[in-house]
Amino acid sequence: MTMVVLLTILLALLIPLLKVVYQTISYYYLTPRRIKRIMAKQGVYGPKPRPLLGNLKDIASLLSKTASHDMSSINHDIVGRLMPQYVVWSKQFGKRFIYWNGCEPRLCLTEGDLIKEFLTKYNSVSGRSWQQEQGSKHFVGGGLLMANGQNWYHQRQIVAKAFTGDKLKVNAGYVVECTKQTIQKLEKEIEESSGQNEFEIGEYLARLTADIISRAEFGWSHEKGKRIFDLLNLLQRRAAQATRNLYLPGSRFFPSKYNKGLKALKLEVERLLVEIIQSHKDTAEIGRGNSQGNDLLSMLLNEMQKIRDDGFSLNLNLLLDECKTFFFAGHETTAILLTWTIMLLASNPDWQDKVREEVAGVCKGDTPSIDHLPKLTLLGMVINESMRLYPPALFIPRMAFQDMELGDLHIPKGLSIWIPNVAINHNKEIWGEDANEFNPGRFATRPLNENRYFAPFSSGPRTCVGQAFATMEAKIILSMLVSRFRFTISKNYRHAPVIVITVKPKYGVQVCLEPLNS
Ligand code: HEM
Repeated sequence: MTMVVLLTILLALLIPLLKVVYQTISYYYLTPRRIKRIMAKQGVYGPKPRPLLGNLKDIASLLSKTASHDMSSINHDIVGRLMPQYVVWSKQFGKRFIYWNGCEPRLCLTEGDLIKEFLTKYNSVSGRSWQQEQGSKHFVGGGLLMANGQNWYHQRQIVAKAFTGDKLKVNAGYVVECTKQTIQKLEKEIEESSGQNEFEIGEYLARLTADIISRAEFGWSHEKGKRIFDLLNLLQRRAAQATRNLYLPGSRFFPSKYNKGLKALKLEVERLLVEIIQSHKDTAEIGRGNSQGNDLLSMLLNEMQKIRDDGFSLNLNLLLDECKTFFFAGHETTAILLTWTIMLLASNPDWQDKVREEVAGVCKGDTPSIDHLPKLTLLGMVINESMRLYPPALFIPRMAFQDMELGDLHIPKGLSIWIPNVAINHNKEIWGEDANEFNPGRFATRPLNENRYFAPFSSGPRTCVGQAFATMEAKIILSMLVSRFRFTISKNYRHAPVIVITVKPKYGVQVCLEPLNS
């Protein structure tokens, strides 16, 4: 009898253990081998992966050669610098190739028709991979950016309400207000520094977009959210570094100093967020909030109280993840877009003048409003050209959760599809011989040629939820800035784009500002 009990206990312990062992072997060995075989049968090959590391070392070694020095001039031919592996492998294996991020196989896909089909038709059966989820677990957790399946569907429905047309109108007011403050700050600094008019403009734009998202979506003043903003930036960098170790089985469980530090930082951010959320609730209760329950945070708080019959519930952890997600996604990308656009306008004075003239003609000296924006077509073209040359989202990554047919390709479950925006946007076959030059005029003709895939905000149901917000914000900020200052690129500017999640100027963008008479 005792023997039977002992055996039962042993089995009960052994079965979950065996399951974990099988899953680990399957993840690190069996699935990659199966996918490699299936893709090879279809003529899709790639560089030879090393055990566990895949091609990570090859990528690091190529990057260390191309991205460690400055570019000799302001030259937009950046694909070889930022994605040397793409240049080497696409030459060697053709436009479709497969490479290995640790044990995760990734198919590099650049064909516009297949990308559109994949993002539209297969949205519900693709999503974030395990590696991506683990990499951002401590950063944005299960927020919308990283959610999958039914959770993604529910979360998207909830937050989409914060980005409708009427909300955009209210938010445009915050954008104008915050931009005025930044302009005043810049003017004051020029005045007080007796002629010193050089600024690293990226820093000001990052503060500005953080201020806007804080006020518009969370009802905080930037000062209140400033500590969170700084901690989140640090958390983002640490989480990106931690992702590099994920190829080691179980590395995320090691009680290393590094992992402990990451968790402590996450807890600190969340403690501050809880404080701010509580004060938002208190203000709402006594009816003193200026958002009047219309911002994203109010919507999320309302949702938490609802009992839903579809089984989905928004708990405090998810609320915190959603706050981190929107704080990050809602300012970083826009700040980067604005920074590169100012660099491009400062080094192309003819386009800067054209945009300034257009803004003067459309706004007639008034601050820009939402009704002016569709008329700012040249500015729209400049913004598109900036996102083409320096796409804030470098890649669109998605994993196939089931087998699927994509054009002539059979995509097996477990294969990640990587859409390299930056390589597509600089491809001469698509954009012509001047693909690496700044020429906003190329966006004047509509519709874009059929095979030109250009989707800086992605496409399909999982397209950027903040696209209209970001476009409105960028147009207002740029039109206000060009109306108040003339920009020239400083001799101290060093052109050195690097990848730190997005494409960033390594040393910032130094420009000289000449105030214009209003
Ligand atoms: C120039 C500015 C922006 C660019 C270029 C941009 C680009 C993108 C892209 C390409 C995606 C899809 C990512 C993927 O599928 O892997 C995305 C998703 C997302 N973006 Fe943006 N974005 C910008 C601004 C914003 C703003 C201002 C917000 C919020 C206020 C925002 C919130 C989000 C969120 C939450 C997602 C995830 C959507 C989902 O998975 O359903 N983004 N963005």
